[in-house]
Amino acid sequence: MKNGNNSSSGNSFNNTPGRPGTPRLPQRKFWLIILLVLAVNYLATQWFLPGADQAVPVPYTTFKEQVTKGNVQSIHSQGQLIQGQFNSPVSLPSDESTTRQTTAEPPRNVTAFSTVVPDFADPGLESFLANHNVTISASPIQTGSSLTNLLFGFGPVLLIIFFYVWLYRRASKQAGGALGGGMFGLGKSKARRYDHEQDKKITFEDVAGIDEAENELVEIVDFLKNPKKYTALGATAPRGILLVGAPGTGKTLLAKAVAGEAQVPFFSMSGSEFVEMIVGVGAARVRDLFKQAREHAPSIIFIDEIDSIGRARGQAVLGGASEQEQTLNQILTEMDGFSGKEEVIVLAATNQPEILDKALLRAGRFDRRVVVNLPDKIGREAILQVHTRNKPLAQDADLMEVAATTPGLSGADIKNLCNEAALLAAKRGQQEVHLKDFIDSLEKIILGPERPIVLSPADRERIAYHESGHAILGLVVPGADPVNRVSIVPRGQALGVTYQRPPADRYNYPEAYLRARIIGMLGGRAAEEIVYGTKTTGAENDIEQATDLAHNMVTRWGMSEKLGMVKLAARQNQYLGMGQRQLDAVSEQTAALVDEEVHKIINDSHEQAKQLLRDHRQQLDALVTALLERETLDEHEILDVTGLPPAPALKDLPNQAKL
Ligand SMILES: Nc1ncnc2c1ncn2[C@@H]1O[C@H](COP(=O)(O)OP(=O)(O)OP(=O)(O)O)[C@@H](O)[C@H]1O
Ligand SMILES: [Zn+2]
Repeated sequence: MKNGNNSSSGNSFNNTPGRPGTPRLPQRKFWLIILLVLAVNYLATQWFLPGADQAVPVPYTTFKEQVTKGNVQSIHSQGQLIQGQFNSPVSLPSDESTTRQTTAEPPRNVTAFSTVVPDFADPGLESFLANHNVTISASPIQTGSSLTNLLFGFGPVLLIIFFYVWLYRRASKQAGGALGGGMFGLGKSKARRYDHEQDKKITFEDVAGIDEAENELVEIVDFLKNPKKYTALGATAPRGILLVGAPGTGKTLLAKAVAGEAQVPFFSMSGSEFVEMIVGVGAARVRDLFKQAREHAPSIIFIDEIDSIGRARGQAVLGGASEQEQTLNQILTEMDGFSGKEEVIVLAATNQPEILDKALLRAGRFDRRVVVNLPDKIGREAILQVHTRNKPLAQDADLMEVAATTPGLSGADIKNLCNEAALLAAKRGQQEVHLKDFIDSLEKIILGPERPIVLSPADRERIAYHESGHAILGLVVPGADPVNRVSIVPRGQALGVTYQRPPADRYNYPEAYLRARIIGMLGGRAAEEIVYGTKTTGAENDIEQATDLAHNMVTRWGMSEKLGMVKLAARQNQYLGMGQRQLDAVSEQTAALVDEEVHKIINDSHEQAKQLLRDHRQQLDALVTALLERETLDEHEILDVTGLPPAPALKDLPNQAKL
């Protein structure tokens, strides 16, 4: 089962408007240069070794024949090679005259010839030639002027050097950076500067649904606008502000909005861009980045993904350790170097604040922390409004309704959703975006696009039972989140989906609710078991989620009577969602007890799931029949087909009765 508690998908936002022109060797130009070098090489050869090419190779025997006839005027010997002139042209059949030309050609008349003296050639060759009045000259094997030698010697080396430069540039281009000044620009920061005249100005208008974070930054904007107001009172500006939040919650957007509101230049760079393979480069880039920002003060520096360099020292990933530490040290040095009157403010973003080096968080550095939360329902509606500004919405496209259906989505996800909905509307040939377009796109965003796989009727039925199992339990277990969609269309990893969403955003989860969820999660397998009596692999994801939840109940939330309120596992990264389940250091006995308690929760829930489904077998079958026919059912259709009322809310239960 997949349900509404989705994780936000990575944001694909990529706002890199016209980077300031950086000189780069285009590929075409590079090939032109290579061609030119080759041409020069060729011409030089032609120039310094004239005739080398006109000379027609002849067999040694032919050469001796001609000498005997007295037809050889002169020869020039270089090693084994003899080049020379015949007195009168010699007609050679084409196949003999040259080894290079194989096609039948008319006989050629040859005056300039060349031949190679075999190693075993007769020692009397010299007197033989002299007897036939041949002028003999010779040159050492290494010939040509020093310039030719230079060209021959260094040509290939030059080529190789060119090749490496080209490779290097290509690599750095692929790394996403524009290296100003080639090899020597390594230490230059690749910071992108956004100027508000050039780029569409981003202001707080464009940021919605994260008001608390926004409010904390309003003060910074004021400082950048009227620094005197603060410095006159002896107040120093905050130097570093750490924006902490899940991916896609709008941290980058906020930083840009601060710059946009304050009308100051914005220098942005991602932590991972600092760290190159060459040690020392990261630090140099940091220096350069801060230098640029100081030159343009008041200004804002934004370092995205600071965790990739700010990881606690000594704990860095193998390999990049010393480079990462140097880069981090440089950032610390630069920030300490601020006099306090400098109007440069450093914003940094991370979604793993707990792994940051403590030194980064000390006073005078990133001592302020602004938490950017996932938007709540009202926030989501506001973000939807921002991103549908330029889209024609149909009457029925109730953004409040869309917001209610999208718990857990980040700002970036919502932006994506708006775009997908508009695309879908266009694909459907509509003039306006309807509610249905949003709902249908949502499924694609959460689960991935439809997968065109062909399932056998038996498999389809099994999947229908699995999903219906989840759905029926979502209807009959008190406290379960309402089921608002069931589908057996394969998408992404899932072969089917039951989508449940809480009626309101939840911040605190009663135990009964968690148990209801576990029962629902196990409903897929339970349905398969009671109908077919056999098991398949289809419940892997359900089992994983249920186990995680049960484990958390026992080890973090004190929901096991046997273990009581003892913290047994570390809190998971709240911005990245579930991590590995891991116990704190506990005794073997306790660990065994944890396992036992987790098993108990799962087994009890499993039994209840099976019992409830047996009790509602009729409704289960009805839902399966409808699903096989229609593939996807929405909330109303589900209630209609099963004739069941929505699950009672927990508050209607006496004492949150144990399920
Ligand atoms: N609160 C919001 N209001 C309006 N739009 C938002 C909001 N949050 C995110 N977006 C949209 O999503 C895009 C991506 O968000 P942004 O890059 O700022 O997220 P981020 O938190 O920096 O993500 P990451 O941690 O992945 O870098 C923004 O450009 C914006 O269009
Ligand atoms: Zn399932």
